[in-house]
Amino acid sequence: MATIQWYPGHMAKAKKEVQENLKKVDVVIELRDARIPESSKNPMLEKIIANKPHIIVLNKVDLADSKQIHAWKKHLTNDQTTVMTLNSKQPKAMKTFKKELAEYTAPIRQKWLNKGLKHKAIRLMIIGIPNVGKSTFINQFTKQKKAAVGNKPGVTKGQQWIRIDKNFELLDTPGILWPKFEDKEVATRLALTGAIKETHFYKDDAALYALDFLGHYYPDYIPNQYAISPEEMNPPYPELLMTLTQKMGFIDDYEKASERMIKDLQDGKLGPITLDRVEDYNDGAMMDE
Ligand SMILES: Nc1nc2c(ncn2[C@@H]2O[C@H](COP(=O)(O)OP(=O)(O)OP(=O)(O)O)[C@@H](O)[C@H]2O)c(=O)[nH]1
Repeated sequence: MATIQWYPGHMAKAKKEVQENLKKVDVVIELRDARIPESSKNPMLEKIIANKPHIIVLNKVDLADSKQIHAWKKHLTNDQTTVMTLNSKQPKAMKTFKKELAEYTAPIRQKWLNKGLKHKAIRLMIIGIPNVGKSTFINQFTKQKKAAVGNKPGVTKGQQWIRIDKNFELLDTPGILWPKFEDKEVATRLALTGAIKETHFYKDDAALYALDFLGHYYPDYIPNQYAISPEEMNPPYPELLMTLTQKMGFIDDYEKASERMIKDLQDGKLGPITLDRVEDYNDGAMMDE
């Protein structure tokens, strides 16, 4: 669980570090949580990336709703941005990702060759909000390729380029940026996916939000997991939370029940979930299949 506290000074420093590193890379790989493709973005990253080739990786795809993932992929793709999906924990998925990356970067390499430049590795960096899976990604991506290229001039002290193969080098330190947590709904979705620590306030608030959300989009998840009848999966949700609290054996400790439910949701035990609904960001229409 991420414990980063974002203060204005800290945010300015993080932004500056990312901007410095961006100057040294050819392609930016931004990790987002596939369950919250909008809420897990940094509000100003697109601006600071400027015209760099940008790959959005919807990570933790194993925990998200596949129909929504498909639609989000289309929604986020544009001339400068390509979208890929990944389960960073799965070696096979990483292999496929590497193939897609090689295809995506082939035109960049070709452009260099056409200009008469000699072959060099494409430099990559990972960026993302806390807990989105940056370390897991880097570990899996660089598996058995731990040989660092060594400190090179211009790289922040302590950072190294890791040579993946003759075509790619990756900055070993990811860029960490903040999400748009001042928006209450975004903050709740971040808490429900484990991107920010749920405070005391968030626990029951987030649990009630989750019940309302699940009742609307995935009405069988709660009845299946906690053995209540489908008819009980209805508002008022504070009452439902009390029923669940008793079912879980917590008597009247609804905070404990909230915590359990949030953990089960975060771990994917309830089923695959997408909290950011593409139709809400897309003039109300679900995109074509
Ligand atoms: N199910 C699933 N879990 C993942 C995936 N990628 C990462 N995780 C889990 O997500 C949690 C956070 O992963 P990290 O790699 O530590 O995330 P990070 O972005 O480096 O986190 P910070 O250091 O807080 O910035 C861990 O429990 C990982 O096991 C994925 O694709 N699927």
